[in-house]
Amino acid sequence: MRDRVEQIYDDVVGRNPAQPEFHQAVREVLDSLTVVLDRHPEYTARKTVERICEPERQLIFRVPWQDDRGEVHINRGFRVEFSSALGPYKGGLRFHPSVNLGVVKFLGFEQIFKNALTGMPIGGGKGGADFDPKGRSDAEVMRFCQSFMTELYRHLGEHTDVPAGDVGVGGREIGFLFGQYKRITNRFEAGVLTGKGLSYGGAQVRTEATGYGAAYFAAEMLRARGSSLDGRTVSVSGSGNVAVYAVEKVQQLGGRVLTVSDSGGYVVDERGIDLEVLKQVKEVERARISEYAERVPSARYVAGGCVWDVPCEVAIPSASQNELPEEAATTLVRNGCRVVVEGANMPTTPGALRVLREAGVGFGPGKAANAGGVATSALEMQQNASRDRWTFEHTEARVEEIMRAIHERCQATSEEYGRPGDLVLGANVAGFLRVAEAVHAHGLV
Ligand SMILES: NC(=O)C1=CN([C@@H]2O[C@H](COP(=O)(O)OP(=O)(O)OC[C@H]3O[C@@H](n4cnc5c(N)ncnc54)[C@H](O)[C@@H]3O)[C@@H](O)[C@H]2O)C=CC1
Ligand SMILES: O=C(O)CCC(=O)C(=O)O
Repeated sequence: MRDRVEQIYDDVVGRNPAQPEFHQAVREVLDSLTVVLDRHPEYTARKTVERICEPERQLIFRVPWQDDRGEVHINRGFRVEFSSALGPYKGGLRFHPSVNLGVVKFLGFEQIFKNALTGMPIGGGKGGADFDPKGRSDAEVMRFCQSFMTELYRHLGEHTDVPAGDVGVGGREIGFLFGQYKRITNRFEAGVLTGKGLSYGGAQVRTEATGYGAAYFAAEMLRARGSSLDGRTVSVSGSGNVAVYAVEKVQQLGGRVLTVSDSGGYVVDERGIDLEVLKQVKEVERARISEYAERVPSARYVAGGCVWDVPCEVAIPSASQNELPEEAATTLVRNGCRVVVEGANMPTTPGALRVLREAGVGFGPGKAANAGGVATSALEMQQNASRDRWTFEHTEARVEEIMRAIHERCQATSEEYGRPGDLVLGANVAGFLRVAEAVHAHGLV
């Protein structure tokens, strides 16, 4: 089946030129699927893999808006509705200047399998815009969100497509997007977006869920190795939504988090990151991470440095794709890192993954390890549908249980397919099998 897989990959590259991130995401999944196609010839006959690699719908649209000085800007918006095999398209929106169709497709493709792993009834999609919210006023961000939604709303619906946040899209942006959707449609359709504020249909723990989930996943991986987070040194990259709450939960579980970062550099604090200062700097003031080091005497800021140079036992990359390259993996291994857990989507390059595998470092792929966010979004949809509200404690217990189940499913699948402990294979195969079954059930659509 290797030849068949190579042929599918070549076709994907040929049909989607100049989309390197999408190719990378597809390559990783296809590499895991050879063993599945060997066992299930029907997937080859029915072109199941080829169908899953082709998005159901790809939307690109103009987003015009005016800044505070009256200057007109034109951005480009995207929504890739990748797969509705398991439920409405579900996945976040990213506002960042690097966003293009290939980036959105890589994220949407990953989302299909991630969402399948949660066991919840959600399909896969992703969207965003090449808009840079950095340095923009609240009023500018609001005008941008309103213009973005003025086009996107016609494609959304609680049973159709349900976006949420991602890089550059948090509670503030979701509020503006929801307000505009409500205004245009004249419907209070709470389930059309997740990550909403608690006052208008948001779920407890959604803000914390991705980071908490990654920490729970790390704890499960360590438990499978007869260890725990208690007393472990941990490096986290990024300082956004995922990073902040990964730090919080790791600390609650007894780990000492040494680092956080942003695109300008990293902070190392051997006494353990001060969460209160971190939240003040990043969530309240939206300032650079260098500010943290200005305020905490035990911290040092390294401008332009690589966060993975800091020795740690557990690494949780939580910033962006391909932020952990091969050289960084080599450094982590040399410094005794035992487990890498992806809080971000595809932060580890293929070369880095090879180095970690060869060194026997435990590796938790993003589509499993960061699924806590989207799983909680599904819990938000569930509460919206039944007009219910759950407590923080109840919701958090559900998230922990879901993360344990995902780890267990990935582990069991890796064993069933002859590569025990290979959670990349386990996640890809378990996610694929669930989607493939539904794809068949629906006939040729
Ligand atoms: N927010 C969510 O619920 C989920 C997010 N993710 C993924 O987690 C990652 C982070 O997302 P969020 O925390 O939501 O975004 P965010 O916008 O809250 O934060 C992103 C952070 O990464 C930093 N960053 C960006 N590029 C960097 C670089 N090259 N080096 C170091 N830091 C850099 C930014 O300064 C910022 O602090 C992304 O890969 C995203 O797709 C995955 C699952 C769910
Ligand atoms: O909560 C969601 O719907 C999406 C989260 C997301 O974008 C992701 O898992 O990468």
